[in-house]
Amino acid sequence: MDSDPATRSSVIDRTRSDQLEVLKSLSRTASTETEFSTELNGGARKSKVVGSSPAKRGSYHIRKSRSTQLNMKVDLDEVSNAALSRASSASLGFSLSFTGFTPPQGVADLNASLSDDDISPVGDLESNIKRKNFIVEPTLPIYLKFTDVKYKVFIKGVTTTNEKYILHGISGSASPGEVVALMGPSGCGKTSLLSLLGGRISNNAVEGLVTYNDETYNKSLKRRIGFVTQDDVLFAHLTVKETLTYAALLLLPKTMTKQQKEDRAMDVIYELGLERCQNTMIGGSFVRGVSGGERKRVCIGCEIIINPSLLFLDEPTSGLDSTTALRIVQVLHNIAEAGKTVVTTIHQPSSRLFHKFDKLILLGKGSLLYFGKASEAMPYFESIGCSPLIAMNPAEFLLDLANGNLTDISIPSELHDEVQTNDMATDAKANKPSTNDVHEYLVGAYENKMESKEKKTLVSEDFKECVPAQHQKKMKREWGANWNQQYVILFMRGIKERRHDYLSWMRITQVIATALILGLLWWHSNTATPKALQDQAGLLFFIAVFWGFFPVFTAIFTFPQERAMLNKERAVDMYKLSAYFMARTTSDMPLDLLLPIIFLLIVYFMAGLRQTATAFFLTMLIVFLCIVAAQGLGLAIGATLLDIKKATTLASVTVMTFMLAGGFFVKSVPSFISWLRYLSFNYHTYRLLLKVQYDEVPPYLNVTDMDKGLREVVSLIIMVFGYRLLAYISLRRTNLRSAA
Ligand SMILES: Nc1ncnc2c1ncn2[C@@H]1O[C@H](COP(=O)(O)OP(=O)(O)OP(=O)(O)O)[C@@H](O)[C@H]1O
Repeated sequence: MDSDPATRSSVIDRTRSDQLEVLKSLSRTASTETEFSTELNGGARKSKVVGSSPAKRGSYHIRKSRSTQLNMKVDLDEVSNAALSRASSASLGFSLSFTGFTPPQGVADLNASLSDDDISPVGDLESNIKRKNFIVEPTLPIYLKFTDVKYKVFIKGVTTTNEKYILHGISGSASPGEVVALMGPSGCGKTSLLSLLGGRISNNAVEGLVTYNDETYNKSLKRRIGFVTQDDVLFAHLTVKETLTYAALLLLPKTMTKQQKEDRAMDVIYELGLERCQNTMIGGSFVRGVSGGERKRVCIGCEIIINPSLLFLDEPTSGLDSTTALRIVQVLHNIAEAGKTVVTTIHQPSSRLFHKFDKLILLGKGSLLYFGKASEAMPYFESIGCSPLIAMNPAEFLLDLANGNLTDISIPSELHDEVQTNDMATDAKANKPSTNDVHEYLVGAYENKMESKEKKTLVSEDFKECVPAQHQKKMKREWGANWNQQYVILFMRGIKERRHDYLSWMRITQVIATALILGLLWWHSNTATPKALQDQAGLLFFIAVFWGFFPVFTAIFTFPQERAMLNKERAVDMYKLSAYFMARTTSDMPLDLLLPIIFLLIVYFMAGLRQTATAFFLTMLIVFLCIVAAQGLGLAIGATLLDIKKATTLASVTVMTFMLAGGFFVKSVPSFISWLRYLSFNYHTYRLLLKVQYDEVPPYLNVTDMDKGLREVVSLIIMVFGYRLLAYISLRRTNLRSAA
């Protein structure tokens, strides 16, 4: 295939145009640097065309990676700093103008800033540091091979469960240096196949073999595989820079210093052209943030920050304009050129985009319609009698075919004959094959013409040979930071992400308004008469209910809302679940404890509660304890159900039960249900608040067995830890289930 002159000339044409782009981007730099860079790119590209056998292809990629690394070393040793920033980055195809990530005006500005005449030594030094090509750092080259992959889902009915195959025996491969596009109509199984290849689905519903350098998926690969999901999973309130810095701090190896990790985050920002929005919030449904294209680039940045050997992307260009899409694909191209393997699903690429892909997997209804070089797809379909009758974007043509739509496409003679036979039999006049006929014809044609050949090639390819010896031993699973560091990083991230929620004027106003209303209603209450004291006890009960109710309904959202993020980050072993859990539960505390202070400062003095410092601070401590216990319950409900609707329903029933069992509304509770009050944090808090206000709680308040309050304190402390333990166990169970 590789020796085909047409292909060779098309690739060489592409090589030339790429060289031209490099030349353009280097137009302002010294001519010696231009020669150096063009030779590098051109040399590499030409050898790519010549390599024909898989082994040769493999050794080419290694050679290419090695030569890249070697050249980097030579650069470092021999080239001056100023030249390095331009020559090495541009020669390896990573200059911003090459990746095309800055708008035309920006490119011009950037090039101008890089011109020898204009740049100051400081600026040059800065750009030299920030624009380091971390992607060319050596990584394990990964050869991905998949043979006869099938995937079925179980569709549950009321009484029965049916199996449905989503993928019907897909075979193919992807090598380092290649960008493989996965195309097909919506619902044809692209995401399923990508998830399966990325090790995200591994259960008994999967059949066939997926290997990485001839070995099946193992946990050591987690850190070598980047997976950009279709939905952008990011924290809305973090800025671009914060998002990438936290990812770098958690993911990069312990051998790197904090400064080096932060520098890497900046390298990614510059690599993806995000410098202009680095301090902008990501944003989400309720907060305006970066644009869709920028958000997608941040997602890609979070994955490439670890310099993965194998990168999967699910529709990285969906919803973007063609120029932004082209920029993203150009980055993927650059990543592949550094010796990585890139597999991406793509919906409807423009023809410019289509020509950027090395290989193409075309799916239709879960079956393989084509696997091979993207440049050979059109000749292949022509050879089976399907070609466009008008000038058409190849991607559009292929998607029409995969959809079974033959408008403006020539009908192959076999299908034509079949239609006529059917028409005669049924006396119909449709004169057009049905989508099913087209699908079956294409699947059959691929099986007859290509599949056996491709399968033979896959079997004969021995990728191990092509992997450098030092990479062949299995990598140990390793964490980027130790437990304490993970805890501190996640704690800080939690505070940053939620500072807006907690310090939002809505919440503060809500608490202040409630406190003022309570203060006015109980204005200078006293304990002179039993009736007045009962009134005041009512306020204490309300405080116990309010600060039990409020935290539960804040905490139940914690884990359901972060579920997608947790799954994504745990899939790459970003941190230990225990570190996340501890950080997540404690990072809420400082902010959660600020509001009750404001509340009590208002209510306590307006209502004229016991005017001693001890009583005030003890009241505050009791409210804190109640809040932390109530949060635990919210976390446990959220972590167990992981569904906001279900969690809210269960929480409202539970909180209402606890409130009723709190001892204020019902005085004589039947004995068979009276145990319920011991589970209620409202009950314990109310009793403690009474104890603080009135050393001897009067009998008409119906509070019996009240000693020094130790029992209530111990009960609340048990709840603080018990509910959290329950939440952790639930989360671990769910996490293990989703990892299985
Ligand atoms: N767990 C599941 N249960 C039932 N059906 C499923 C399940 N997962 C996937 N499917 C079905 O399998 C088919 C393929 O889904 P998949 O998400 O892989 O398609 P896709 O090609 O990525 O689609 P799109 O381009 O629209 O994202 C769809 O019809 C989908 O409804």
